[in-house]
Amino acid sequence: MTGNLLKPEKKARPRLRLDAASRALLRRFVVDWVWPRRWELGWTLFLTACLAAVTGGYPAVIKKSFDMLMGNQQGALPFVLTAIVGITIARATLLFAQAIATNRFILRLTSDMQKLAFRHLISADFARLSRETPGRLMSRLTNDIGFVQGAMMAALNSIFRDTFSVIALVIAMLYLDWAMTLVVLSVYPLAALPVAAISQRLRRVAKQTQSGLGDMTSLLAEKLAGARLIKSFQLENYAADRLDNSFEQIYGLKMKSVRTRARMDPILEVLGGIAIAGVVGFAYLRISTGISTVGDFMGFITALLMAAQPIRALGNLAGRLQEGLAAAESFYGLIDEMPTIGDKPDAKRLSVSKGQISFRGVGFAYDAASEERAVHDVTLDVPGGSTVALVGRSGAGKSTIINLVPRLFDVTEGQILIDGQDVRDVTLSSLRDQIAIVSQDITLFDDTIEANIALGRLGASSEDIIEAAKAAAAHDFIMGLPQGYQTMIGDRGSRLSGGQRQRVALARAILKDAPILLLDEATSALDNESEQLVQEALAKFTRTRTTLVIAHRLSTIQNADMICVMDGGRIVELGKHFELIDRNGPYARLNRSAHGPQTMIVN
Ligand SMILES: Nc1ncnc2c1ncn2[C@@H]1O[C@H](COP(=O)(O)OP(=O)(O)OP(=O)(O)O)[C@@H](O)[C@H]1O
Repeated sequence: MTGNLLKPEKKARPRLRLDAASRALLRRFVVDWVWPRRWELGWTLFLTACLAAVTGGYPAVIKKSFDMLMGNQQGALPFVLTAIVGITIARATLLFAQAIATNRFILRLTSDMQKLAFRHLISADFARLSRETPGRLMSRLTNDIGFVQGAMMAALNSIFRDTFSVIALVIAMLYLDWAMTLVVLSVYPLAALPVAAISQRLRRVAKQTQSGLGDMTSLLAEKLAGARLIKSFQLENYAADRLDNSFEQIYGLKMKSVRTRARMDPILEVLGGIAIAGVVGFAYLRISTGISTVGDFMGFITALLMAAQPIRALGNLAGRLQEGLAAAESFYGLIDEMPTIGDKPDAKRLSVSKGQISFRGVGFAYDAASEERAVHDVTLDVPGGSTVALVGRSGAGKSTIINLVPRLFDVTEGQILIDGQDVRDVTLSSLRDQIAIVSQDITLFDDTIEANIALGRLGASSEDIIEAAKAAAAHDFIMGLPQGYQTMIGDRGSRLSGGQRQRVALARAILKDAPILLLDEATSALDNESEQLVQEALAKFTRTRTTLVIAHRLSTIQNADMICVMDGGRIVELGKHFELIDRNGPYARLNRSAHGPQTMIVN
């Protein structure tokens, strides 16, 4: 898609008509989003038409007023004043109602787009979500949809309000003086070509700006989230410089768009001036020869001046539309991406009896196109109810193995079976229902401790939450906090210590009460005393569950029913602690390199 986006548009003669792809995009947008809200749109258009009709009546009232006043008609003044005030009040009321109706229509529509885009995005593959930074994705849901909003606002105001107003005013002008109207109408079509050229350029700038805004949001989110690093390494200037560059780039792009768009106004202004000069000269001739009255002329000029603003807005519309189309393209790019990890048409629910996990010749590459495998030919049976510890140096492939079980990624080769069922043949929801995972990077939300634990099983009772916290040796520290379970823990749990965060995450996994438990260094941040408490609690909990645990503490590893030693993505040794020590192989070497009595450093 980007290839197409970036391809310089060929230097064809600028046309006001949209190209085929843009027309298809526009049609799709109308069918998906505008058509379902057609009644709201109808109401908005009705108000718009009323507004245009009243606007068109304005010059007629002015003409009538002047004619009556110039003709010294009896009682003219009260009529004139009442008519002017009346039409002004009607216009003001309609302006208000039309603005509310238009905005409600557009804001509802775009917030529905945001809801759909977010639902789609959050259901996308983990690999897809990790491919783009959260900031960039945020930008697509906020900035890009903001452009669609702007374009729709311009389109509704211009296509309908301004077009209706212009039509009504032209009718009024034709009624007042058709010959003079033809003089005016002959001037404006001259604007078509420059307006088309400018709007095409704006589409290109809009794409660059939207991409630049994504980069900027991404950088901003990353740098603000990295506040701890930035403070401790004194990287304030580095971060500010990176953002300065990005702000400058956005400034440059926005100015480019402003400059391009600003070219439209002088063109339309000059044409307006020519039209008015033509009208004044023409009117002089007609009034002096008695064909027209001063009233006709004043009414005509009022209509012309009133038409200037909507005509200008129509001129600018092409550019706004192009910006909106660029954003709509990005929106559809997002929601058209289909997840590759999903349910097969005949997928059944996973039925867990013993909870045995079997890896059969499993290979996995993060980059499907590359030969490089993070995991090679892994064959391993984790009997139901047992605990298997994965150990090995950093980068050995342990986390990858764990992530393959709940299908965060799909295996590239081989298969993973749970009680004999290939994880790819069962429904994703039933698979993930049966698995509780505590990963290396603990995710906590800025909410209460209770709410964070409850994410394990939405709707769990307070008693169950407390039970789970006790099982994760978290209850005591939680009760020591000022508001206990109701304590707000800050962004990503920033008000808790590393060990406390791990225990909250463990409590969440325990609350899920799933038959399969995957622990990726779940207790690495605990002090020895807490670790022992957690181990005791976990020992009870894991007795009836199949547990795959990545650990680097000797105590955790020793408790496992089996130890699986990995190196370079392969299993290099398998056995119990003392067997492996006796074998004097890779495990024994890892163990010898351990520092201190408690910790076996394998990372
Ligand atoms: N998202 C990713 N994209 C590309 N390569 C990755 C990704 N995650 C991990 N890898 C690579 O896969 C290999 C195995 O990584 P993995 O995280 O499974 O190792 P690990 O044994 O869990 O290491 P650690 O103990 O340090 O967490 C490494 O070479 C790593 O660089």
